[in-house]
Amino acid sequence: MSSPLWEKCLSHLEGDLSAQQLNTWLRPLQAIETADSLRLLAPNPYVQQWVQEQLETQINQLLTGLTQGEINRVAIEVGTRETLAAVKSKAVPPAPTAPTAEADPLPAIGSPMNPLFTFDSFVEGKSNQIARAASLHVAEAPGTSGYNPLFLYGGTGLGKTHLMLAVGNRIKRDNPKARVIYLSSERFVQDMITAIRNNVIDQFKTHYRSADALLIDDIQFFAKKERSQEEFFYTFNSLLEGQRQIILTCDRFPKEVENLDERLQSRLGWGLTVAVEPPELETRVAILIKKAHQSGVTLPDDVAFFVAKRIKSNVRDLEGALQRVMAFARFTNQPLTIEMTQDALKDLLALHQKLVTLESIQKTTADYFKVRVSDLLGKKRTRSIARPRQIAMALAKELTSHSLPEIGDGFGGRDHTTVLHACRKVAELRETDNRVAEDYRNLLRTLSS
Ligand SMILES: Nc1ncnc2c1ncn2[C@@H]1O[C@H](COP(=O)(O)OP(=O)(O)OP(=O)(O)O)[C@@H](O)[C@H]1O
Repeated sequence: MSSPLWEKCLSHLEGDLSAQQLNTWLRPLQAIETADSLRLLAPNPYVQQWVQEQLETQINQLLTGLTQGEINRVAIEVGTRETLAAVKSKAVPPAPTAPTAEADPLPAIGSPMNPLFTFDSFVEGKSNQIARAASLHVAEAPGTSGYNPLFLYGGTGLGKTHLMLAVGNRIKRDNPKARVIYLSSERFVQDMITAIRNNVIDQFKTHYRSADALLIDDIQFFAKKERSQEEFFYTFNSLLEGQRQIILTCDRFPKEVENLDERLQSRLGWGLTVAVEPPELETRVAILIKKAHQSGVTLPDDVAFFVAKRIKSNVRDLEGALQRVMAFARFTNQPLTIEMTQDALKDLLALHQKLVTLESIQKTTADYFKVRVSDLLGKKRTRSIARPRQIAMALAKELTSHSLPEIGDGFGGRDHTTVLHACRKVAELRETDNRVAEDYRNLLRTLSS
């Protein structure tokens, strides 16, 4: 029993979706069509949620158009024709249209994975090279690559989720039957609480422990959730023992997550822990050009450089700025030039420039290293003062548009060669000394947020 109306909708949707999306999300749906309704039955809440979030509005519009308004809403439910028939034959009321948190004793099963987060859409640069290579390696041999768990950490908006989902999407592409579960640690905690409340903790355990790959975002939210950590710890062990892949993201290094169980911390160290750093200028430019291209826009190099030089905080902010520039150009019907970009980003640029001044860098660095600003500007050469001073100068070079002589002036009238030396020294130490790399990253994050 097929639905001609749904077949027509599908042929319209086909043009907008990749073959993989069609196979993953739409082909498993069963359609039930009557004179005045269309119901789509999803095999599980995961597919239901994805279709509702990504396509419901579009399907409703298609239906309205195809039926001249006779049908204008689709119902997306969980179930199969067989289960519906069974329900009917027993003359019990039909299943509710969607399992609500109250009615459904089983916790939800992960969040939909954004299908656009792939390796192809990820721009590689020095800041993310190792993280990308490790992720690719894991995607090609999940569970057996030796990088298990893979722990990606770094500041907000730098592409950790993108990389993690690139792995998840690749695993699903190569093996559509693989059970890849993706969710945030907050969601894990909530699901666990729901499971305990509804007395289905065993199903909860079985569910997570049967994953081929478990991807958990933002594990810093596990802090202080002792019971959840314990449950996660057992899930974690059971998956590792079964050679299933685990990928975790976090906004900081595992040892810096306060109140994270020590056993868990030490297990995290069994795999590979890699940082995703803020992208350098060239990568920011490449990201802008690629994202614009994905939207069908050719971004001139000078405009890309103009934006990338000014928005340094993170990729999410960079994307936000690009969206604004493209929308401004479209609505005002202007070509993409630097003048137009300046106009489109006026308030945003003012905000970014205001945030990072030599003074704010000096104050933040002094606070971080527990020294005085006057020490950073003064003549003392002891290591405990000289190193923070060098780091502050390197940050000033990276985060402001001041020249080397201007930075030297701002640091107690130093020569520009001293600033240059500081920048080189810090760049070298960031490669060889984890502590310095970590300090620099933390400061960059604080100053850019
Ligand atoms: N190297 C990159 N190439 C292309 N897009 C990128 C890159 N890095 C980040 N992005 C994009 O930036 C946005 C933010 O990335 P993402 O959500 O992965 O950040 P995150 O590090 O997980 O941040 P948070 O910790 O706040 O969740 C996404 O749209 C992502 O596609």
